[in-house]
Amino acid sequence: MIVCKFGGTSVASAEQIKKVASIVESNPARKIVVVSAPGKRTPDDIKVTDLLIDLADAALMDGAVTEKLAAVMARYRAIAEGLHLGEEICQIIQADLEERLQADASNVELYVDAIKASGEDNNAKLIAAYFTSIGMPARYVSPREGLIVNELPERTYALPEAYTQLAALAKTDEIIVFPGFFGYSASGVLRTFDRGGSDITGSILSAAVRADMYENFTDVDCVFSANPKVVNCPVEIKEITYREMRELSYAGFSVFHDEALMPVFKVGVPVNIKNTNNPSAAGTKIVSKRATTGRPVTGISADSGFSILYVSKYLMNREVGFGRKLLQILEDENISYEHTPSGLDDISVIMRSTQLSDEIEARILRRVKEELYADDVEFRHGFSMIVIVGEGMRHNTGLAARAASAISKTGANIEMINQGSSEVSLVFGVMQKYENQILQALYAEFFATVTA
Ligand SMILES: Nc1ncnc2c1ncn2[C@@H]1O[C@H](COP(=O)(O)OP(=O)(O)O)[C@@H](O)[C@H]1O
Ligand SMILES: N[C@@H](CC(=O)OP(=O)(O)O)C(=O)O
Repeated sequence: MIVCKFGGTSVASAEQIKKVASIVESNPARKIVVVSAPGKRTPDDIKVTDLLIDLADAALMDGAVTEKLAAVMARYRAIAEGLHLGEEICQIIQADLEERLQADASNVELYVDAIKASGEDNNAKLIAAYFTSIGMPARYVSPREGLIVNELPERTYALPEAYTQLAALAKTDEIIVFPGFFGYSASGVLRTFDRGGSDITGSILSAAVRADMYENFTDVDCVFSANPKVVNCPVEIKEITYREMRELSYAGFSVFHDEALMPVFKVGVPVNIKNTNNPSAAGTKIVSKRATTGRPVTGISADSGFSILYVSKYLMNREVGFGRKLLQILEDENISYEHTPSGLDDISVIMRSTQLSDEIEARILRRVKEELYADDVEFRHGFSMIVIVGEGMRHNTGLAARAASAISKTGANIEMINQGSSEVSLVFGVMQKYENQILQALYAEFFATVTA
């Protein structure tokens, strides 16, 4: 059995959904189809998920939702008309949205989640109706039927019992169309995953039914060794390990969500990233072990939006528990961190800037000074992380020096270097404004002179 997930661009219009149907029909093993909400039809289009977030915000602010609701409905109506589905499905979707808008809004996060999730939920109903209408018997299955997630306040993840319950979907004659991006807690509360989280749903289902393959359909032929929007014609990656992909998708390889790797990795289901617009291309396989390519570096990614908390204190290295107390202060603010490079008398904690605000920063700075008696403490903002990844890096000396030299030629200062203990990645912290230049320079250093 194959579980296939179609991303927002693959289900953005009637034309795209027709391609999805012919891909599913062409292989009878494709029995479970996970769908996103309609995404962008052109680069400057707006994803339905973003329209829905706007709609929820309007409902919470002043209740003036008419225009925003019409914008969402226009997207579904255009799709339904293009697929000759008639008015009934539009009425179902409109009624569903109105019901969600009327729901209790005392918990804002859950209220917004329910409206956001309607994007995938209604699209799954529509696509199941379309498949059936063209002679491909299909059934919409709600995440209520087993995708059990944790309760608030932690971020959303699937509970172990979800895998047991969803395993039952393996026995199906019809094609199952399952909405991505959300699940229900044991108490019946709808919760969404992070943005891009339909990849996670596909991975959970693939692991639950022990699929032979998890196919993730998107709008590029494969995963490239660098973001194709920044590097001109980057090398195509034919095979990549779970570990390499995890490191790359953490920082910038937006083609596959980093949280989507663990469920399939645990049970060894291979992933194939493929293109809805060119399904005969082989795509990229994510596997446990891959053949060597003769090249130490598999990919280079970059992501912006990082802040650094810099703390210095003389003799910090002799003070038992300093690191723990510092991280406890961050935990009290519900902040996760990415890296903690340190010296004898100083430590830097690198985190995503979206978790910070002026008040949070002020509280942290005050506590670090008053409770840890730090000599110096400050926040620095506007950093990017550049990540060089490759299973072959372990056996390759001088790689860090080559990377550092390539970066220095751009004029950028390296603010932080971190080599993961697994030695498959090397991370450089740099000022955000140099990000693209550095990515291009590193690509030239490690790929431009070598053929695939
Ligand atoms: N290294 C990379 N290889 C391929 N695509 C990448 C890479 N880095 C970023 N991308 C971007 O990821 C996009 C696909 O991911 P996404 O927008 O989530 O698609 P979908 O709508 O299918 O979920 C591509 O259009 C491409 O611009
Ligand atoms: N629609 C959601 C979930 C998702 O996975 O979408 P996409 O497949 O378009 O990345 C989002 O925009 O975040």
